[in-house]
Amino acid sequence: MAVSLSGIRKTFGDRAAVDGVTAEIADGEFFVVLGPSGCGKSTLLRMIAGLETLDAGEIALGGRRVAGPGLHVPPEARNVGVVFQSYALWPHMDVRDNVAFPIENAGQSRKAARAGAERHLATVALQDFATRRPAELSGGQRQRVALARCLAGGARTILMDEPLANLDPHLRAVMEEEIHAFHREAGATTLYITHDQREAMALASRVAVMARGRFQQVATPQDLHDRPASEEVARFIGRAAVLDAEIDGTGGASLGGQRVSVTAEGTAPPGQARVVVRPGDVRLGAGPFPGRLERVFYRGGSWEGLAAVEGLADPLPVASASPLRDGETLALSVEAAWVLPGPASETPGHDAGRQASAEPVE
Ligand SMILES: Nc1ncnc2c1ncn2[C@@H]1O[C@H](COP(=O)(O)OP(=O)(O)OP(=O)(O)O)[C@@H](O)[C@H]1O
Repeated sequence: MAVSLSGIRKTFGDRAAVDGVTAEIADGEFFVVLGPSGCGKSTLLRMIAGLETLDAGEIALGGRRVAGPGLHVPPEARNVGVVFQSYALWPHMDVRDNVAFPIENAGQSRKAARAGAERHLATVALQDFATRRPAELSGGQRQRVALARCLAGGARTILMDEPLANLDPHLRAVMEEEIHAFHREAGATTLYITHDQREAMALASRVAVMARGRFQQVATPQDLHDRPASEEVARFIGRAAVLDAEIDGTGGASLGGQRVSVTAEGTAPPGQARVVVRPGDVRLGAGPFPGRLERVFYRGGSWEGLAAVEGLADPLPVASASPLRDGETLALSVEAAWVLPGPASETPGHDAGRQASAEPVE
């Protein structure tokens, strides 16, 4: 395992910022920690980097214990590269020397270091910018220099703390592609922290949804969306209605008096449950539910909205390739739903889920 986290905890005053996180991150994975502001993401990353001590638990990197009871390997001896929001490049050095620095520092000749730097600059497609100063680069280019410097430092594990947070939306999208390509090329295990769900879904091989210092679910982007483990995760990832239903034990459920086919982890036992309905589960134009559209907006190529249905506690999320209009009433049917694990009474209330759902995306 590239990164092993075992029950790690960090408390500031009487508040646990990280409250018992356990995870195994495989070699070469792109692992994203996604969560709202203040949930403990940066503290977690700082502990892995060695910039923060642990109150409990253990961390191993590449099979070597680096933090635990009585043990704290300093950051420079952990073989991890860290990319923060700010790029931390040396302003007086040109791009090539910024990247060559860690190689020279590791004992190689200046010539060898410069040759190595050229190679790493090619990985991030900046070979033509080698003699520029950081001040002469765009934000995205500086970010790429920071990535190249991480590679030059020989890091097998790269930690990124919201590296795109300071960039405008267009550049963010471009850099997302760059980081994706960089990961494919360099193959370094990457632990990436963000509060942006779209970014997480676009980049991750697996996502850990973090809230209140804990991992709530760790899964592929598709499983997080299609098979959320809790109401909180269902509302945090994508758009969803979370509704009461009566499971019939034969692959179906009664939802608002209508039969809907459902999927579940294993077989859902008959009885009351909470089910998740996504836009892809709702058919427009025919069906037993009259839905009054509200909050309709155009999202490049398709329309999205919410449809309030009498008798259903949550409006149904809808999407359509043809125009939708605020206030119109459409006939709807719910074609499928996902059954949340656990008895209905153990799932958090609507409000808990809504608070976490700061920026829903599809
Ligand atoms: N050095 C510190 N001293 C006291 N409290 C701290 C310290 N560092 C972090 N905290 C607290 O720990 C909690 C988690 O902070 P952390 O920075 O890890 O969150 P985050 O998820 O990275 O947030 P953001 O996305 O806003 O950066 C917060 O309540 C924060 O105020």
